[in-house]
Amino acid sequence: MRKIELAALPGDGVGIEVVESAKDVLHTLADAHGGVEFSFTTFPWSCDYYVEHGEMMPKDAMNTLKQFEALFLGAVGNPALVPDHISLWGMLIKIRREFELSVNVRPAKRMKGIASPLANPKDFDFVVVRENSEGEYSEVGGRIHQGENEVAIQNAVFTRRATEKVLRYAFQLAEKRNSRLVSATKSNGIVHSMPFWDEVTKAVATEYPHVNVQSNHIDALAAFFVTKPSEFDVVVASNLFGDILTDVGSAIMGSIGIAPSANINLEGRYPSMFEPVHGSAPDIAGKGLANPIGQIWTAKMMLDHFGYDELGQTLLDAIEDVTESGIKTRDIGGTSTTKEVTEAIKSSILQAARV
Ligand SMILES: NC(=O)c1ccc[n+]([C@@H]2O[C@H](COP(=O)([O-])OP(=O)(O)OC[C@H]3O[C@@H](n4cnc5c(N)ncnc54)[C@H](O)[C@@H]3O)[C@@H](O)[C@H]2O)c1
Ligand SMILES: O=C(O)C[C@@H](O)C(=O)O
Ligand SMILES: [K+]
Ligand SMILES: [Mn+2]
Repeated sequence: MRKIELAALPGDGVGIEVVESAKDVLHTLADAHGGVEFSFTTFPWSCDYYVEHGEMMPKDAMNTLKQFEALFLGAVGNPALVPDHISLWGMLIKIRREFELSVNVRPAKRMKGIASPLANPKDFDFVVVRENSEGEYSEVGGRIHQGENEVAIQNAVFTRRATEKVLRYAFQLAEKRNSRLVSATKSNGIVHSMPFWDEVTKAVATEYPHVNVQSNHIDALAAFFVTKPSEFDVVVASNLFGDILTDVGSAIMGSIGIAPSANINLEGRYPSMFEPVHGSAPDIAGKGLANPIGQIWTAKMMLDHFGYDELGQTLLDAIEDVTESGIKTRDIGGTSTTKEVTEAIKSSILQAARV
C-alpha cells in the first residue's frame, strides 16, 4: 500500500469548505479502489492567521512544507482583513516561487450536464499552460513621490530560462495531445518582452517539428476563447495572460467554481501544489453554496501527477456522472449544497467500484 503524504492548506473563505469536500472524496476513492492511501496534515495559514500572527505563514513554513509529497491548497484572500497583494504574496505566490512551481496547468473542457453561457458551444477541451514564476508578477519596481506627482513603476521580468521552460512543457504537452499549440503574445504593444517571448517560441518550436504552433495576440485570443473554443488544444501564456485566459476558460465551462489547476515543479525538487483556479469567494463563503468540483477535479490532477491516471479518470467520471444527473450547486444552475454534491460524488464512486 502506497501512502502519499499531503499538506492541506485550505486557506480562506470557500477554500476551507471545498478542501474538506475534496479530502473526503479522495479518501472514499482510495478506500474503494485500494493500493493507495492519502494522509493529510492540515495547516491553518490564512488571513485569519495573519490577523493573529502578523504574517500569512510562520517563518519555517517552507521547511515544513518541503517534507510533503504535494500541497493541496484551497484559496487565499480575505480583503476585509488583509490587502490582497499581502495575502497572495505572503502565501500562494511565495510557495509558487520558492518551490519553483514553474508551470501552472489549467484544463478547460465542456462538462456533461453543465450549461455553457455560450449560445452555441461546440465541445471544447483545451489546456492553458501558464508561466508561473515571473513575467508581469514581479516585485521589481516601486513608488515615489506623493499626490499629483506620484509615480508607480512595475517591471515585468522575462528570463530566457523560465520562458524556455514553460514553452518546452507546452510543446511536450501538445505532442501528447493533438499537436496544436497557440502562444499568447502582445508583441504589437509590448515591445521588449513580447517580441522576446515570440523569438523563444520560434526557437523552441524547432525542437518539436511535429507540433503546429501559432501566435495570437492576447486580446484576440481572449475573444477566440468565446467565439471558437473548440479550435484550441494547448495554449501557452505568460503569468498574467494565463491568469486572465483561465478565468475566461472557466467561464465558458459554466463556472469558475469547477476549474482545476496544477502548479508543477518540473525537476521534482520540491512538492507540486494543486489548487482550483477560483479564489476564496467571500461573497458566498460559509453558506454551503461553494461548488466543490474545481477542488475535486484538482485532486484528479494530483492523482495523474502521482501516476494514478486510472483513478483520476474514475474521479472525473464520477464528477460528470453527478453533474449529468442534475445534482449541482447554484453557480451552475442547481439548488444543491456543497455537502450534497460531495455526497453524490462519493456515492457515484462507490457505485462504480461495485460494478
Ligand atoms: N488561487 C487563489 O488562492 C486565488 C485565486 C483568485 C482570487 N483569490 C483571492 O480570492 C479573493 C476573492 O477574489 P475574486 O472575487 O476576484 O475571485 P473568486 O474566484 O474568489 O470569485 C469570483 C466569483 O466566482 C464565484 N466563485 C468562486 N469560487 C466559487 C465556487 N467554488 N463555487 C461557486 N462560486 C464560486 C464567487 O462567488 C465570485 O462571484 C481575493 O482575496 C483574491 O485575491 C485567490
Ligand atoms: O495568480 C493569481 O493572480 C492568483 C489567482 O488569481 C490565480 O489565478 O491563481
Ligand atoms: K485557488
Ligand atoms: Mn486567477
